[in-house]
Amino acid sequence: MKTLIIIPTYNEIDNIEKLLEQVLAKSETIEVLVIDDNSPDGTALRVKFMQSSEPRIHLLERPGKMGLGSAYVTGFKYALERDYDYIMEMDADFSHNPEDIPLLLNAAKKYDLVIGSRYCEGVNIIHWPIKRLLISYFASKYVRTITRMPVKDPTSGFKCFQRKVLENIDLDKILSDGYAFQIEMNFRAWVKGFHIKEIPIVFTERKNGVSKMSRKIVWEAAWMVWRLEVMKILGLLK
Ligand SMILES: Nc1nc2c(ncn2[C@@H]2O[C@H](COP(=O)(O)OP(=O)(O)O[C@H]3O[C@H](CO)[C@@H](O)[C@H](O)[C@@H]3O)[C@@H](O)[C@H]2O)c(=O)[nH]1
Repeated sequence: MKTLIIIPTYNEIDNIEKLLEQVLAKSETIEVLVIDDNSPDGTALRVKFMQSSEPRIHLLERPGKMGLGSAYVTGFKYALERDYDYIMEMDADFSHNPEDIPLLLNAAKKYDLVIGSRYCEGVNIIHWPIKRLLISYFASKYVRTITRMPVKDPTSGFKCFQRKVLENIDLDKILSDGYAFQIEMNFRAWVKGFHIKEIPIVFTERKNGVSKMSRKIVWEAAWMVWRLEVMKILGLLK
């Protein structure tokens, strides 16, 4: 069963090489697609260097920082044009532990969408500032309260889709670009009746590089939830 792990990057030169090595070591059936937005630190060059000795590394370069959501949409389309059975999302900065990849893949044999969840067994986050933790935790509660979607960590960026989920979502209609993108993908999958499973992971704050979180990203998520809920009521997400 072929798996594509999509890894969006913006200034991840201190992480990408080690991460790709560890991810690819998990299984021969795993390939990775790095989507780099012209990182000024030369992340793409480092990936190209690795590509010369590792055919399982793929790279798409975009001209500038165009956002996390559109990077994933580009990656999903790439996967659907090829023969991947499972498509995963993963950060480049070791917030997501490569050791957890087999756990997600294993669960994806039974469930349509598997989410590596920070909140399904208590709170499993290491080294986040308390402010960031509170925003993330209460944002998750907010999403759940408004949408009634049974997901405790709707903004998690570590997940695995069975191919059929992505085939059934109109990727050209995705509205969001920041962390709201994660909520939107889960919501669209859930509204279409796909089975979602959360499995516990530990999220560790990055040691190298910086988060790209901004106020704009938080606000986008706050209003997107209402927009999606209204679209669901109007039957626009079926
Ligand atoms: N290509 C591209 N990549 C990007 C962009 N913005 C961020 N990335 C990449 O996307 C990944 C996650 O970005 P971070 O900025 O490190 O995310 P974070 O603040 O740690 O946020 C984490 O928690 C969020 C919700 O609480 C998650 O939604 C998110 O995926 C991530 O796990 C990293 O690999 C980063 O390089 C962009 O505009 N373009």
